Amino acid sequence: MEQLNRSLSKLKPPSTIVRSNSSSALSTALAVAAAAMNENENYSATTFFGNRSIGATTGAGTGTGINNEPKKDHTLTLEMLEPLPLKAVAGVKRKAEDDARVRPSSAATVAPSTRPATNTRGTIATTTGAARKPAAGAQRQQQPPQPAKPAGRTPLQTQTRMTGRATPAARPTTTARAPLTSNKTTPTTAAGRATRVSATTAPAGGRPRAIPAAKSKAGPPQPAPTRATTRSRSTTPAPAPTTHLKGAGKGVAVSADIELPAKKKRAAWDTKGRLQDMEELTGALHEMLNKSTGNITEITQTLESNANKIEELESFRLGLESKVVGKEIENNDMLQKMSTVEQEIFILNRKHLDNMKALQSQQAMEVEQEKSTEARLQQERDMVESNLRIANNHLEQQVQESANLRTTISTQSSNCLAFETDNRALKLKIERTEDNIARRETSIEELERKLRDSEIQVRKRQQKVRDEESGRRKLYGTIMDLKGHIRVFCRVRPHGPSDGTVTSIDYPDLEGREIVLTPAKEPKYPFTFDRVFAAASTQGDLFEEVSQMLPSILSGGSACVFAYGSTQTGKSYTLEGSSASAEESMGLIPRSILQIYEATRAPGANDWRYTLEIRQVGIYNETIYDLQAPEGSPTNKAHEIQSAPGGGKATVTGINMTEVKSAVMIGSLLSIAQRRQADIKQSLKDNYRGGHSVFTIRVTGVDSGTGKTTEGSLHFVDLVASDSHLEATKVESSDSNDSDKTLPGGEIDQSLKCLADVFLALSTKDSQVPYRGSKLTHLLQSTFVDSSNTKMLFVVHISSLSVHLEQTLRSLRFAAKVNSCLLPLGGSGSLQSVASKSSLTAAAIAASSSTPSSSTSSAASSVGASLRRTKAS
Ligand SMILES: Nc1ncnc2c1ncn2[C@@H]1O[C@H](COP(=O)(O)OP(=O)(O)OP(=O)(O)O)[C@@H](O)[C@H]1O
Repeated sequence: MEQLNRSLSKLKPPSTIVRSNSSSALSTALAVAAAAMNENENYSATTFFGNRSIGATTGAGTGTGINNEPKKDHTLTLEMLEPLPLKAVAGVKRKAEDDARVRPSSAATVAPSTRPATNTRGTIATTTGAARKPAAGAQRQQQPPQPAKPAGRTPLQTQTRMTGRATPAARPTTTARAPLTSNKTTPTTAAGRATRVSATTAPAGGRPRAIPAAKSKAGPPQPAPTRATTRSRSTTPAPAPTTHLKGAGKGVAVSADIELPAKKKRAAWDTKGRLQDMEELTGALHEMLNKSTGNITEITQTLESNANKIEELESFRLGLESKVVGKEIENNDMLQKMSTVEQEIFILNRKHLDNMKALQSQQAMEVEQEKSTEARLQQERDMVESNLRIANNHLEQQVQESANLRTTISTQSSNCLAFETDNRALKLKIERTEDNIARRETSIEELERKLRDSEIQVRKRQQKVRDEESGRRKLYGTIMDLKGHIRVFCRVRPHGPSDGTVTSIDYPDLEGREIVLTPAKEPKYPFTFDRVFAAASTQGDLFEEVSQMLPSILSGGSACVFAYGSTQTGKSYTLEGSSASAEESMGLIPRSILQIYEATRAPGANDWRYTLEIRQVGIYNETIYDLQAPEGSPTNKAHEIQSAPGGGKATVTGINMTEVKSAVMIGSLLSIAQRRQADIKQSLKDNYRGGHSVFTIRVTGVDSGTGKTTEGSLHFVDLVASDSHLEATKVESSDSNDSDKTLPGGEIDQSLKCLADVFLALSTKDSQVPYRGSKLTHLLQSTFVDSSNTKMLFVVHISSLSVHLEQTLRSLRFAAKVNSCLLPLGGSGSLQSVASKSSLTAAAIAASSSTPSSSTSSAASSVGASLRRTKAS
């Protein structure tokens, strides 16, 4: 069914043929065609069974349809392919008739007046029988069919369905075929076809003439608009003479208008009457026959002329059909082209979509770029606006300045006049001044000449000063040698009033070598040293003495500075300085390093290249610690001293020298040592008894020209007098009031005693110098061994507080003993005799070191002083 609908909807050529063996399909086709007639199309549908037309439906639309568009004509031919049962045929026929009845577009609803005058076929087709008749005939159609008996007449038993067409008659159409209308058993031809009767316009009284089926099968197109072709299948023989044949309108009118007189029925015995009636009837029949013969003749002529026309029309129709075929071929070509074009359109659409996608993505990218460009432009615009604002501000400022300048200019213009007046006066002055200058230039030249003479004299005097300085240095060296290789200084720590009672200290001599302690209610304690630094002395004052030793370090000599004293007397302050960054508080160590560092990098160093290295070790409980070890290193690492054979320079295992590459390293090196000392103190806890530290600076020089090398070293030794020693001294002093018996206790005091023994052994030229008596003397052995090339400075630090008096006296006495020692000069035996004259023995030193009496102390001092005097002489 759907396929059928598609066929109908697709196939819109004027002629459509549907072949099927299904009666319902054909019925549906008729229904579809009927529905289409309501629209803009006209359909004429004919159903064939074999060669038989079994039903026809005609849609005869008006000239215009929906939207006043002209209706298109279609002809639908339905053919039953298989033999159709008679019942089915009847069903198809009834369906077609029903459709025709129900369809409002049937000819009955279309007034003939609305049709073009040329179109009479539709009218004929839809009003078969009735339409051919005048109005009376139409009325008769609405009445039930009249039985033939009462009227004595039988209407022509032909039912014809004509094809109604809205097109001009010249348009080719299929021939309408008369359906099988008779349900009576009628004789048929041998081929089963009824005789086709073509009723056409005929003069009144004409009778229908049977024409050959072959001629009427293909109904020719009706060129004349008023012509109507009726093909009917005659199912009955010729009608009885009483039959009325009437055409409709201008159509066929076959009629025999002969009325038989009504006679009263005669009695059976009235034979004569009855015979008379028979004769009258015969005469009437003859008359009718004659008239009918004339009519037949006319009809025959008319049929013949119509047959000729039909033949012409047939040929015309064949021509049109060939055109139709040609048009169909063209149509198929066009359809093929259309499908090709549709494919191309599809491909183009796809390409168009691809292009659109590409364009959209490109457009999106361009939009993104536009956005970024816009953002950048916005930024630039903001920047430009800010610049503009700044420029405006500047402009306003400049406008303001300009106004100010104008004011200034006007002010200065008035001033200018005054200046010009002054200027003239000044010019006069200048002229006078120039005269003066000329005179003065003359005198300047004279002065310059005198100056040059003076400079020559100054240079001569400077040379003389340098010569004298050189001589002074030589003398100083000689004095240093004469002074001995060990000098003893005393430094007094300053105290404020809040620190406590201070012992009165006097410095009686002008040379600054004597110090006298005067405690309350006690005798005076005078001491003499190489130099005494009062409480008001500065770090710079002390460094003056040290700095004189440094040149010998660069040339390969050695020096050792001992800072001795009880706790809190300022040893660290002297050696390292205070934590304050003030330059004047810098200690001897940083000052020495700085000076050596600068000296080794001075341009005058010529070909000598120096390396400056340091090492700092601590000696606690006769154990050596690396005070420059990195932070976090174990504090219990064992280090041993290894001396080169013959008392060479000692090295400490596991401790390397650190090269000083810049002056700024010095501060950090010292702070590292301080932290390290605190760590060691914490790790030793109760076993901590104080300790000594030795800071060594090694200066290695290489003469790149000669390859000669030197190695000098400078040691700074922080010697601590232990508090236990002080406490022991106190106790023993209180018990026995004889502090001479008090000896230094513990390892610290042992090392101090050992140091004193070394000094004594050296001064007495004892062959057995107890270097290995302590780690300290062992470490400094090379310094003592090469005493001829070594300078020593022993600085005793004391506190002026009364509470520290005893310890102060003890320290002063120990320093006095050291001061009394004379280290032997290399190659010089001059002091040997002096030393022996001193009659100092180790026992004497030990005894004197613990003797607090002022007489002993002053004796020791006087011995030292006499020795120095001896040296000086
Ligand atoms: N000449 C001085 N001028 C100013 N302040 C000083 C002087 N000498 C010492 N001091 C101050 O005295 C305090 C103790 O000095 P320092 O620590 O040097 O003593 P110490 O002998 O090294 O002590 P310890 O043996 O316990 O280490 C420090 O605060 C230091 O600044």
